[in-house]
Amino acid sequence: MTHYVDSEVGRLGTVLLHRPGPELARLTPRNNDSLLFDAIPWVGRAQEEHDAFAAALRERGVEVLYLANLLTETLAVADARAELTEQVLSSPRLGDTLRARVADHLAYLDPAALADVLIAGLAHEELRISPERPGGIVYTLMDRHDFVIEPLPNLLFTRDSSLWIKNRVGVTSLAMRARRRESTLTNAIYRHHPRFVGTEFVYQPGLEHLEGGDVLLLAPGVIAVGVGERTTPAGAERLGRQVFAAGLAHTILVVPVAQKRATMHLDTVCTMVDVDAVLMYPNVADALSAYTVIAGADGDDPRVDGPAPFLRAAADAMDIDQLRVIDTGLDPVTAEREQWDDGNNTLALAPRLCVGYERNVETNAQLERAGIELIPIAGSELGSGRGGPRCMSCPMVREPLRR
Ligand SMILES: NC(=[NH2+])NCCC[C@H](N)C(=O)O
Repeated sequence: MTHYVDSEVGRLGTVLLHRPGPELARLTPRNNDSLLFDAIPWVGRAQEEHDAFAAALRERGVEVLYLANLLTETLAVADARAELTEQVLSSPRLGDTLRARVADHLAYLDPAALADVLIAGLAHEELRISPERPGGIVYTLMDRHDFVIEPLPNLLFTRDSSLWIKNRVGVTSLAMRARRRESTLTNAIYRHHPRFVGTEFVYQPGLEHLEGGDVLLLAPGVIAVGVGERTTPAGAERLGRQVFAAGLAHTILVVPVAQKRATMHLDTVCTMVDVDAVLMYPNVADALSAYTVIAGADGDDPRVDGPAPFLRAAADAMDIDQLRVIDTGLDPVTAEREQWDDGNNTLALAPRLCVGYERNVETNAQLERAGIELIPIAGSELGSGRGGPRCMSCPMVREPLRR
């Protein structure tokens, strides 16, 4: 099985999604901010929206893999099960007594049930504590709203916890506490699931912070990396070194993005819709700059040039005259509203064909005027975590772009 991705727009063959489930039902007005959601989603409707998204992809011949299925299959491998169990038990929050109770609880779960717990977490009242097997001081002092194992409601955004560059997978190192454990799951899947045997890695968790939403494969050999709230300059540098060493790219564009919720990742302000066109948030388009990092010869340090305007630096690195820009929305206020609702965050299925949220009416009209076909999907509930079709997908196979 060959997984291969060298662009944002080559015809999509296989994609990793996560159908949201009980982990979304953990969100309450008490914890939604720390769990990185702006509202409390209606779980059933979010699932319907997500199913429609997956159906739209399948209808166009895309193979859809679900993270929970891969995880369940991975947990059938003894080493993977031991490793993932060990990882949740190692949390210093637990202490020895509670750790022993949780270990007992997990030991009896079959792979599917264990996958559920690793994704949806374990609530205080779900752990059966009896007088013979007490939970100790930690369990006693826990608030009944606390989680024994924290849920992962942002797993929905599969873009961020792993990424593919050509034939290598990168398991990322997520910045926010609420998301760190996500990459333990993707790491186990790629290391132990039979489908991925022999796959080489271009990034590993535990390295400098890097999230997939910040990584844009502008063209074969040219990668843009946003640095801001989620990916650090050190993460961008590390990715650069690793892709250069593996011969996966010759140029990295490091693009500073404002450290704000609305622009947490580069893909919240810019996504590609054609081999030479981006959909971009006009309120930042002209201000966005890039540093060009070019691979050194024979292990020399990479060369850093810039800053230069992002669009110029990108076109130069891609060796094209210019990168065409399609604006999000028309006037600044509509643009701001539609950027917030992930109008920028389209997923390309092929050059000039992409999926976007239907609610971003002006942006979608702009795309159509520019000759880009948009497949609209509903996202009233899915969008409450601030992520669109690109965030909710991790492409594993795209047809290579010929240059
Ligand atoms: N690639 C993206 N833009 N992902 C969006 C992730 C949204 C998620 N709630 C977070 O804050 O992390």
